[in-house]
Amino acid sequence: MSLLKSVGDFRGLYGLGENELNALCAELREKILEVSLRNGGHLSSSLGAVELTVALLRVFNPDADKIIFDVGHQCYAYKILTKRMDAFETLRRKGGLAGFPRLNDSPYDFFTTGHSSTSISAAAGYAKARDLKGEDHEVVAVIGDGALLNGVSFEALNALDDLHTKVIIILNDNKMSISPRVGGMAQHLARLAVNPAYKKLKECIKAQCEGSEKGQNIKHALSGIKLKLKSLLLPTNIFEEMNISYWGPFDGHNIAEMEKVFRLARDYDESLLIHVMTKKGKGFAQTEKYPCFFHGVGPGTDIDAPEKLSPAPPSWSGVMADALRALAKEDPRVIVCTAAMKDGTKLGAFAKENPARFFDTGIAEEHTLVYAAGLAAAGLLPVVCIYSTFLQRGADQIVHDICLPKLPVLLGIDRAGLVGEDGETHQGILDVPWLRAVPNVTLAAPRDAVDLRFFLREWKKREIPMALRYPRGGAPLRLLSSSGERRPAPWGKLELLREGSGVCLVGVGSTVELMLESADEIEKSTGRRPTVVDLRFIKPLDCEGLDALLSSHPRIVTAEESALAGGVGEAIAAYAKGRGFAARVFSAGVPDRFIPHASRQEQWDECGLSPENILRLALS
Ligand SMILES: Cc1ncc(C[n+]2csc(CCOP(=O)(O)OP(=O)(O)O)c2C)c(N)n1
Ligand SMILES: CC(=O)[C@@H](O)[C@H](O)COP(=O)(O)O
Ligand SMILES: [Mg+2]
Repeated sequence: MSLLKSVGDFRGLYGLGENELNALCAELREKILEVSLRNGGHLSSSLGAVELTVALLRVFNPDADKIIFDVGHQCYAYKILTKRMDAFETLRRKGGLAGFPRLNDSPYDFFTTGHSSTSISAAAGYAKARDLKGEDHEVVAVIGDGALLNGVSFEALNALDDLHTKVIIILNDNKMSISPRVGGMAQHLARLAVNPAYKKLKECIKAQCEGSEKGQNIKHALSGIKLKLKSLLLPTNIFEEMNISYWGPFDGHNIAEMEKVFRLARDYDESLLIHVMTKKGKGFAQTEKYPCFFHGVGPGTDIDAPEKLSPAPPSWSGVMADALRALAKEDPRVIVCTAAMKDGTKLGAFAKENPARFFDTGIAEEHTLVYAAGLAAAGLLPVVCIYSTFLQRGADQIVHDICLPKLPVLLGIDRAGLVGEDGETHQGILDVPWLRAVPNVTLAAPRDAVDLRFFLREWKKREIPMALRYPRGGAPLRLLSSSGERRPAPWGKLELLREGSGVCLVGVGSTVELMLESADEIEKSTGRRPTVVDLRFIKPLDCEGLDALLSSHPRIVTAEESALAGGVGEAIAAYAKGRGFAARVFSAGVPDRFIPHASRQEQWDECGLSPENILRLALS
């Protein structure tokens, strides 16, 4: 039997010696690698956090203590060791174990995560609740260096002093976000990691660990050490300045060292931050060499074929990135920004070609959008490529800083729609409903690369606030109209793709292809040819075009890769009613619930984005 099997869960860790622990970590890594390559998953971060997780689970007891992982993309060893070893085989599959922590999944998941930088606030909430309820347990936030450098984290750090509670923050520093981390705070962390005075402090804490006995006044001992270290010119430390004790840096792959420090932290009576250094992708040559590629992989990934070695298919992100490269060549005012998603948005080549006109701002969605607004106010033409789900963080900036003053910022809303295995936290299905309510924004969705390029060029000419939404996955290069030609239809207009009668199928963006396919099915089964339309503009709607459709078709069927509530179907139905048309509108799209992890195709089927359902809506 494997050591992992015989250990079972975290309770089995207590009796293990150093060699056994090392062997166990190797087995955990093999399991994480095998399942992540097969099912897809967040590999590099989970590989880097194996020893950290084992040390945490040997010191803290998740039956009482609360451990909160930030983002939650590094928690695979934790899932395995908290009674989910068999379920781990089903990771990210429909009906299987979620990729991120979920409050409803397990009593050992203490927070639902996926978006970054929530762990310190959540831990502060848990800690205050503990104090108010008179309970006695530890609260630990495990946060990466990328996630720490976000404003939400700093709001939480700022609050800790006033809360007079105790949170243990473990900073898991691998010097990486998805791509290399950025910014001045990142430099500060790097300086702390190498500063001799902090090395000295670390040695003192380790010595204290050796001699410490429960009940000893550790705070007093450490303040003595720090006083002595002042003479060594302890550099400014932002955490210490905020009254959060800083301990570190420690080796995040040395279980014995971490255990001692964590035990000392248990006995400490104030909030503190323990800085541990880890290697992203630790354990395998390929994952260590290509930590960005193996950050998150799709199902069936070959470990020997990282991105650099295998040609990527043309994705929507890639098509957008190429179009931006062309646009930037035409006009020096074009600037491109991304909030820590350079790889996902395929902006690497743009960044190389235009280093002075490209900004990776780190996980800082709010800042990025206001920064773009500033660039626009100063006369430039910024494009922000951002995932729909992360755009939610910047709703106010879009309303207040971009749309109210009508600044010419283009939002490239990537992953707009169902995203597959990342599940509920990452679905990009709310941008249409809330953007529809924002005045001054033009919201469009290209069905193919031709329209995407057309929308970009027109935005540059018109200099307006605009959002373009495109989904995860491959982009059709040319999706033809009935004439067989592919010249973009006029700005602001919907496009008639097939002329028919009775039923009009309205698609937008990724659902146009579905509507063309559905039209074939309808024609096959009824002999009647439906009309097919590409809506193109979600806001403002093409009223003239809609009037023509609504007056000539008794039944309209819409399909959108977006929430039905507040979506395109509702907009057309409301428009038809308001204008007194008798046409009835039937809609397919994402129902009013969070859609869990599954393949994107399974999620499309679950939401009725299938020819069978369109046929049903057309004929019912
Ligand atoms: C608000 C938000 N923006 C972006 C992301 C995408 N994202 C997930 S993990 C990650 C990098 C986090 O870096 P770090 O915290 O250092 O963890 P590491 O991946 O290095 O283990 C990013 C940008 C996210 N999950 N949430
Ligand atoms: C954890 C996280 O938020 C990202 O890593 C996300 O999983 C990226 O998804 P894509 O694979 O769509 O880039
Ligand atoms: Mg990191």
